[in-house]
Amino acid sequence: MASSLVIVYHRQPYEEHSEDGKTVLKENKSPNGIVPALKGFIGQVDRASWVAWKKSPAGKLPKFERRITVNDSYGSYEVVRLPLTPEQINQFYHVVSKEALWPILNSFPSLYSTENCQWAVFREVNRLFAEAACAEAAPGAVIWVHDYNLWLVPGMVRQMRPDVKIAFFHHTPFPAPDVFNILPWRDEILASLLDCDLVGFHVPRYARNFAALVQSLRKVEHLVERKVYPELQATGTALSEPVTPVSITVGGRRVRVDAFPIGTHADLIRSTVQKPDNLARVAHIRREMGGQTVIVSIGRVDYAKGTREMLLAFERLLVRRPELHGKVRLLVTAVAAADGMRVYKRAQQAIEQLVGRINGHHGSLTWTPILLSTTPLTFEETLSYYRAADICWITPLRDGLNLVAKEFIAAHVNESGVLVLSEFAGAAVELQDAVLVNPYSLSQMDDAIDRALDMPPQEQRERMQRMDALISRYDITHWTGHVLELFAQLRAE
Ligand SMILES: Nc1ncnc2c1ncn2[C@@H]1O[C@H](COP(=O)(O)OP(=O)(O)O[C@H]2O[C@H](CO)[C@@H](O)[C@H](O)[C@H]2O)[C@@H](O)[C@H]1O
Ligand SMILES: O=P(O)(O)OC[C@H](O)CO
Repeated sequence: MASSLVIVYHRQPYEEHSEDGKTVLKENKSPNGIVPALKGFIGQVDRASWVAWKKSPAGKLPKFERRITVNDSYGSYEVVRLPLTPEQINQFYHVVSKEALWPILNSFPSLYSTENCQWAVFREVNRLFAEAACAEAAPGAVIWVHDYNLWLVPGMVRQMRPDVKIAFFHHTPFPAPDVFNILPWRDEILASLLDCDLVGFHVPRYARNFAALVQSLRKVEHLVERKVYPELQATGTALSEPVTPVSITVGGRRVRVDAFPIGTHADLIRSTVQKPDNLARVAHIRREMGGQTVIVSIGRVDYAKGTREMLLAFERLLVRRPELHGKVRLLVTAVAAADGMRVYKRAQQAIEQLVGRINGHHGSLTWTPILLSTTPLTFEETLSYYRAADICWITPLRDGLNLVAKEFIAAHVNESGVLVLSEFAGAAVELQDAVLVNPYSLSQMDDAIDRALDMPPQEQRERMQRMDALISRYDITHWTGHVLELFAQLRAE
């Protein structure tokens, strides 16, 4: 099919399972924010296709279905699957992406390792994605590449298809040059990104870090910047920026740069959480909690998500305020990451041990302070826990944006509730009415959870209303419109 828009993201929108001899599509076991965002986007666009990988033990199996059509609540779209062997997946994703690139993106250089990396395999897999994207693209199409796993695709596509427009979106933070330049492959990655027509980020800080990287490695002829829109200024917080780059010209070639945070499905969340079944589940959860203050923290296992630091702060709370024993409960999800990554196994073990220690030390036969789930909830269950909670405690050490924060606000439908949010999550530059906190500071984390627990209901409602208005205005539909407008400008050039 010749698509006018080809989305290239390494994960498929759904996982395939075989049930009674039939193939059924299910949500990804390791949930992430990119998949719902791209489903929300692709469902609103005509003639779009999604290129992803699918494991295929020995290259292409005879019955390997390369192309499927997905019809879901978002719309109907084509998914083209690239057959990758387990060895390719391991190197491309588990090793190079997660052991080398992920720690650098999130500014954890002490966790960075290239010990097991085979960059040639990473490059080979990127080439397979580039070839599949070019085969999908109609003349003059837009090929929109997502996330760092596919950093080399733009440069390869530029060689293969000079007629197409190439856009890239970073769902992660983008680090300062002195961290990014640790990567031995920095020049190859940057050369590929400079072959894009548009490079996008969630917030201005990451766009400025990218511009600073270009200036550190290349001779920049023009750098055009503009003032940051008031909604994203957030002066005085860790990620605030007064200006953001609009374009960078290197070697006579101009690359547009954009900083525009993804929105959530605010209307879908509000309507779903208010369905009778979900309201009944919310009532059941509240009954189970027996009038205790409920704190929820939703996420997956990742050292960048700061779950360990949040649990330690909760432990200090129970020591500092013994009057809360039996009166507060922390519900945590830390969904096991995809198999095959040692660093994530260790992170999960640390979380499980910490929960065991805190429950063992502070709990009793009638009260368990922390409930932990390491398996994914359904979308409806997630929304019900957001709504049943009094506080949502989301304090990653680094996070490109964090859609959980926006989902919590949408699920509360303008009622009371408190969002405690890390200043180092991109969403913090939007959600100024959250209780913003520096998760690297123990005392600030302690003060933040105390403020959340002691916040008067009227102040809670006022803050939630302002944040609800913001996430409703800047939702996934708004983001889709913004991106499509940028693509229209690219096509007109
Ligand atoms: N236990 C559970 N059961 C079911 N669903 C669960 C779950 N725990 C989390 N989820 C879901 O997974 C998604 C998590 O999205 P986030 O944006 O918070 O982080 P993630 O790192 O996956 O996303 C990446 O992409 C997004 C979008 O660009 C960026 O916000 C982020 O910084 C970047 O790392 C949410 O939609 C949430 O509902
Ligand atoms: O490990 P993945 O592929 O689920 O992605 C993790 C983050 O969402 C990347 O931004």
